[in-house]
Amino acid sequence: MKVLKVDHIGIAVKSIDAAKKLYHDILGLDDAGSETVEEQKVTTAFFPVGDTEVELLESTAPDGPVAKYIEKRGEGIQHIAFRVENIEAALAELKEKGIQLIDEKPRRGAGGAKIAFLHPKSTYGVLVELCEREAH
Ligand SMILES: C[C@@H](C(=O)O)C(=O)SCCNC(=O)CCNC(=O)[C@H](O)C(C)(C)COP(=O)(O)OP(=O)(O)OC[C@H]1O[C@@H](n2cnc3c(N)ncnc32)[C@H](O)[C@@H]1OP(=O)(O)O
Ligand SMILES: [Co+2]
Repeated sequence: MKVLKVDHIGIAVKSIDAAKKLYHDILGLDDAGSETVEEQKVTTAFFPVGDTEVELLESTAPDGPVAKYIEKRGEGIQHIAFRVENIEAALAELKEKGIQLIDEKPRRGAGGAKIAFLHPKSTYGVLVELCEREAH
């Protein structure tokens, strides 16, 4: 498998509107737009930074992964996303090598990407997202 870049860093926040005051107004990052991904129970907001992006994540439901993360650990970095060339091939290889997959098959992420998560127990305590998308 081949990791092409850090696609984005996912930061769990209670309020995207509030967090934008830092990331957009103060740090001056461009706001590349928001989207709700129902399957993940999140609203996302992307801020490009160099060759990668910050993804702010606000939960849409109290039982969603981002709400649970904030409840247990407070706001903070919830995941890191690696862009891969071929997500199906990457998942097959990781599974074969004994890495615990949360998603055996890709799901639909923000911006139409194909995404899948690896369990933090298998990845030194960091929730890892793999994603495949058209280059940008
Ligand atoms: C829209 C999309 C996109 O980019 O396009 C997104 O990003 S969606 C982004 C949001 N979606 C997701 O996160 C989907 C994948 N996430 C999940 O399936 C879940 O959040 C899990 C990662 C499996 C955690 O589930 P749950 O909260 O039930 O945790 P659990 O209590 O079973 O936790 C098992 C162990 O993992 C740890 N743990 C839980 N969440 C963690 C995280 N984000 N980073 C690092 N460690 C984490 C717990 O502390 C615990 O460790 P100890 O046992 O040592 O206490
Ligand atoms: Co993400």
